[in-house]
Amino acid sequence: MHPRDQTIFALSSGRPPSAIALVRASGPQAGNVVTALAGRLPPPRIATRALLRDISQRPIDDAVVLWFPGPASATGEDIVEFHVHGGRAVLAALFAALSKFDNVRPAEPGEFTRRAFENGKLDLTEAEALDDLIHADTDRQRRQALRQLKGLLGDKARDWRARIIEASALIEAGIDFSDEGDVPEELIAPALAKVKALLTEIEEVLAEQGRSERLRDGLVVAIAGPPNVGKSTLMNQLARREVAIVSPHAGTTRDVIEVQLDLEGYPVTVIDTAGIRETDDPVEQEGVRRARARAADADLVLWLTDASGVVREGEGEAAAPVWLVRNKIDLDTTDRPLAESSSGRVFRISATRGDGLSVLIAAMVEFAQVYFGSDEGGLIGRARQRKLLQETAASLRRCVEIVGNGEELAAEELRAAAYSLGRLLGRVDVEDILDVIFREFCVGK
Ligand SMILES: Nc1nc2c(ncn2[C@@H]2O[C@H](COP(=O)(O)OP(=O)(O)OP(=O)(O)O)[C@@H](O)[C@H]2O)c(=O)[nH]1
Ligand SMILES: [K+]
Ligand SMILES: [Mg+2]
Repeated sequence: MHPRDQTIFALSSGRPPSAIALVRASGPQAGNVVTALAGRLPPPRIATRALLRDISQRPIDDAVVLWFPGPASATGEDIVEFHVHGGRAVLAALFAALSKFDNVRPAEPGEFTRRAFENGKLDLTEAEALDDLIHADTDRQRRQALRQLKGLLGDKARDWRARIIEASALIEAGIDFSDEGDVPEELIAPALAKVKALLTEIEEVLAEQGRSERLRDGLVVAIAGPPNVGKSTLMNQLARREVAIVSPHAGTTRDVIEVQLDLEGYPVTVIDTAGIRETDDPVEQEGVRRARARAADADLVLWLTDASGVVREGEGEAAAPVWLVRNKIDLDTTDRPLAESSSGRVFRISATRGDGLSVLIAAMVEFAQVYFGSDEGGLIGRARQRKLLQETAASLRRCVEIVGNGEELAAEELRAAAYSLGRLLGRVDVEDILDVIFREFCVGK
């Protein structure tokens, strides 16, 4: 039996114990399962109270049951939902009862969504959006995922793909008509016009609002600098809790410490690192190595020094912008000028007293605004989608160049463009790519 013909079940709500837990089963056996456990098949789509019993008629729990016959269900298959009390023993008993049925087994991560996808309930961009919505931590991530879930990109891609196929039909017809590869102009001209219009639309989506897919991963800000300048103190201030150990001993932080912040809806990961210096201590050396590596990967580096410290510009060795942050201004008796760096920005703060922190945080929010691009807009949710759209545009561009002197090649480019869009939608993708995408999902989704 193909794994797809088996009935799958999983806990679809959060970690037990909880007040209520939702267990779903999807597949051809769902109806038999609910009939056996609840004693009857509930009316479709109506919440029905039932005492669930196992095969030996021992009660499992007093539950609410929902029956969604396919194909008008989330997966397109028969689905039953059990709303039970969210205790570990209740769930264990229910799972044990479910496993007793033939061809009923626990679901793999993402398997419900994969079935929905395979039954045409959503395209791949929507499946990805669903996963993003589940994992959204901030409000902006949620709104972006919801926009994607509406299928806006998928709708566009389907429309583009249909138009590419129309254009290639014109060119192919021309190839069939012509004797010496001399395709009549009245076929080429409309095909070319179609392709050019398409190309413009795709380029517009690619150019839109910078990089909306960045919202998924968030902005990485590394706090780096020499030992003991107050990096961990600043980290704790930004996190508003004691995530990192602070001490007067240089070389306190060894590992890279991360916190996730919601900065006005923008997802930001702040990283505290070991103070960068030459050292003989092998553990500290490793900390320094990690600190440099993380700072090099960051999208923004806050290079901390204490107020008296010498500025060593370019220490960040990052491609990302480096902001110089002078800490411990409470100890600074001299009146230093604000702008001490020829490049980048300079901040003066006291991480312990809190001076200057609001200015620094406001600047980070501003940076995030630019980094993520303006709010409502971007259709592209993932790097995968951007890459395939870029490939589509590249094929169309080559087609425009070739058409008129090499119709066979032009038609080939159109086929490639349609293929890239097909992959975007998950229509022509190979199984292993689907495996990778759906494996990232949670169990029960
Ligand atoms: N006066 C004053 N002391 C500070 C300030 N910020 C941090 N300190 C002190 O500086 C010392 C070092 O602070 P940490 O936050 O551990 O510094 P660090 O850069 O993380 O140090 P390492 O992890 O060892 O590299 C501690 O004693 C802090 O209390 C500040 O703004 N003013
Ligand atoms: K320290
Ligand atoms: Mg530290």
